[in-house]
Amino acid sequence: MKKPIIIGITGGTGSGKSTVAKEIYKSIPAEKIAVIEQDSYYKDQSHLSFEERTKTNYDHPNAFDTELLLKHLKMLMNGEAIDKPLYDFEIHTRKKETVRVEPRDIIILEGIMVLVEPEIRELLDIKLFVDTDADVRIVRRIQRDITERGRTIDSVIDQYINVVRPMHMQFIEPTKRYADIIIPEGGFNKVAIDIMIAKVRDIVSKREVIE
Ligand SMILES: Nc1ncnc2c1ncn2[C@@H]1O[C@H](COP(=O)(O)OP(=O)(O)O)[C@@H](O)[C@H]1O
Ligand SMILES: O=c1ccn([C@@H]2O[C@H](COP(=O)(O)O)[C@@H](O)[C@H]2O)c(=O)[nH]1
Repeated sequence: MKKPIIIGITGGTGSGKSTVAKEIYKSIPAEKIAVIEQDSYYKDQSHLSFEERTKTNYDHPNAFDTELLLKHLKMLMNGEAIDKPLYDFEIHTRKKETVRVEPRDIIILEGIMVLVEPEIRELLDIKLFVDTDADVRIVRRIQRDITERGRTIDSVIDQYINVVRPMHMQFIEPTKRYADIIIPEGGFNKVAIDIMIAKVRDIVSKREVIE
């Protein structure tokens, strides 16, 4: 098998990263593409109490098990399947189950810090930064964290002001400079997504001709 093409999609919380990843995924036959969420590689915190886990800074590079993520990316590049961890945002730790991901021609790696670590960045063939204004992102985050992640409005606002925003400025925003393409307004930017889909289809069809 040829080395897969790895597409990194980053941007702040609520920018539309997973929506962009989903749109690209849906447009390519499932046996050709896989999505890896960096969120799945948040460190396991089952040794800590729930109270202690709520105090973790989840917007710092150290919150991620980058070693395992790198290992898994390299396995996929070598044509080996991985058992991707699953993360439970409601209880801030890894689930017991994992999910098997087979090697594919196209791997999408999506997450807030995929351009932060040089070792991950170097593995990416195409780097996208989804650039959405902070006011829009916080509104989306409030809606999502309350409906899907078991949070209260006060906890979302407190975490955003004290942790998410400053960490975004320090770690995420500066990685825009590494992006090949900056996509304004996230998941429903049809023109940008169509351009990406055309590019990915082109890569897949050229591989089919060569193989
Ligand atoms: N361009 C957009 N316009 C309106 N809503 C959007 C857009 N892109 C994404 N969304 C919505 O915003 C929320 C957050 O998007 P998501 O892709 O999960 O962000 P991220 O993965 O960056 O945190 C979702 O409910 C999604 O449907
Ligand atoms: O246990 C956790 C783990 C992460 N978070 C927050 O999640 C976002 C990243 O996810 P997006 O889907 O990109 O929004 C990050 O900003 C963390 O603050 C959490 O709250 N709890």
